[in-house]
Amino acid sequence: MAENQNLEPLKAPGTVFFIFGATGDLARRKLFPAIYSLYREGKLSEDFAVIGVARRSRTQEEFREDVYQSIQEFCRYKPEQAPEWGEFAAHFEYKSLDINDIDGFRELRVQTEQLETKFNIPGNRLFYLALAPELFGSVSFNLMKGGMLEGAGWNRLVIEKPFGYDLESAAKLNEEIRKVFKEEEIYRIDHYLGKEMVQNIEVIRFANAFFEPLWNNKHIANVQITLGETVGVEERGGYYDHAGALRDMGQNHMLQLLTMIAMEPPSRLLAEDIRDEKVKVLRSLRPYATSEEVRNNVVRGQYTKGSADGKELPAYREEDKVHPESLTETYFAARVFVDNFRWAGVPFYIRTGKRLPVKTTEVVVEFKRMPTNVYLGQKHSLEPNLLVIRVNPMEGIYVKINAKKPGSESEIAPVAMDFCQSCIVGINSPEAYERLLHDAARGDSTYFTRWDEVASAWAFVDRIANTWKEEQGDLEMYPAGSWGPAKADELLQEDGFHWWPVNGQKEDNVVWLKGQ
Ligand SMILES: NC(=O)C1=CN([C@@H]2O[C@H](COP(=O)(O)OP(=O)(O)OC[C@H]3O[C@@H](n4cnc5c(N)ncnc54)[C@H](OP(=O)(O)O)[C@@H]3O)[C@@H](O)[C@H]2O)C=CC1
Ligand SMILES: O=C1O[C@H](COP(=O)(O)O)[C@@H](O)[C@H](O)[C@H]1O
Repeated sequence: MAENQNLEPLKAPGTVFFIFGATGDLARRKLFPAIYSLYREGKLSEDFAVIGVARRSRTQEEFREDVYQSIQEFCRYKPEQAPEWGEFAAHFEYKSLDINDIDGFRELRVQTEQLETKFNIPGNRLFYLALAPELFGSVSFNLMKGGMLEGAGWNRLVIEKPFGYDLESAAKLNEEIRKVFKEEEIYRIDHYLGKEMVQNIEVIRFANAFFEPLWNNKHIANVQITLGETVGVEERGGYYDHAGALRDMGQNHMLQLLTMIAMEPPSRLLAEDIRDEKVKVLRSLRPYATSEEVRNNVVRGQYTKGSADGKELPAYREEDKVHPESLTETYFAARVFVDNFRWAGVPFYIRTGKRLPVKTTEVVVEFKRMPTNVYLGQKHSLEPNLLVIRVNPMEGIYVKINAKKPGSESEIAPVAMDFCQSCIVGINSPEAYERLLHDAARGDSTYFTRWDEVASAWAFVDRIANTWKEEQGDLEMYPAGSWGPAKADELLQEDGFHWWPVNGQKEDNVVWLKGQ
């Protein structure tokens, strides 16, 4: 049922969606709601089915009730009072199965074929592994052994992060999966690539005549990428204490954002052309050659006790399932260089942390200053122009320019021209998982990471992680609710820059012009 009859959504073809890990957190918070939103927006074929798979026992009714509750709680469309709920829920079935149990997969095959007949589905099967990565290899193998890949249509494997712990483990994992699935059948999720504004970076860059000519080291002084989180590790202390911020956010989301900013314009907007350009950026990252270079360019931190909004916050080491003497970083910042003609000499400063003062993902492109200041004697020196891309939770862009202060004789003030996409009434951006599930079902792998991207990102990150493993003395402590270690500010100060305020920290001297 299309929510807006004027839109003609690109429908996914008839597909059976298998959610392995159907009783887990990701399925509940993201995947079932994404499927329902796609249904409500008319982006699913009427000929679809969803089979939830996990070990726990569930009757079909109990499973459908779980799905209902998850959608009610987490979806942007609510099923209560929706007349089509019963019709939608009838497409859901559950199969209790341990992924090591090959007989279970044979039973799953029978159940699948029955559903394909019942809903007239042409044999397309999408296997979403919302499971611990250690299980990916076994699931792939048992899908093949159990005859699950012998349907009449296509097979696609969608896998979650983390994709490995380092390059070596990622390569091993990839090898196991590739024994069963071809690269073009594998859709590696990086949910940041499903975010509306991350995809918009491409459009802002390649559809605007006044950005692209300036998008290089002649005009850009530096780029700052911030992925700030207010949350701690929540219930994921066990996983996080093993991973840390560099692996959890750096290897994937941060480097992916950097590639979107730095890549060359592809000649065609096809998945492989875009991914080719992105991987070139990853291969151009200047590797830190020595541990001294790591120390000079990368800062790591861990949060201690602190407070935010008047609430006391515990130290990382006091969090559930975290080692009481843990040396895992909950924050890192780095100065990164992309060694190619376009970006030679331009520092990219990236930072991410848990328990920072605001939840925000933001990219600031700072342009070089004017060659000379003819307005000497002004109260404020001329500020550099900024292009700020707000990814999340605010969506939009703003451009900071210098203009005559309205009403003044000749005073110059920075003016922010603000296009706040998320402020527009009626815009209800799809969740990243909606977009990505829809793309996977339509066979569009543009916003999924290809193996060579994953491998190049690990190669870069491994050098940092290996140095950190050998030398543990540089872990900086920062109070929960603060902006992280002061050393991260020094990274920029050394180059004559500073972090620009991000969402939630407004600059006093800036005049804001709001637009839509
Ligand atoms: N939660 C999130 O927001 C995010 C999660 N991820 C990744 O997604 C994956 C899943 O995460 P999450 O949902 O949080 O994890 P959970 O621990 O909540 O869920 C794991 C799921 O796997 C099932 N499972 C475990 N072992 C088996 C088995 N042997 N056979 C069949 N099913 C099994 C569990 O069901 P049962 O116990 O019933 O068998 C459960 O449904 C992980 O790789 C995680 O890193 C990535 C990004 C965000
Ligand atoms: O992948 C992850 O991302 C989330 C942050 O995602 P966002 O969409 O809310 O910005 C992070 O909390 C988590 O640790 C990490 O695994």
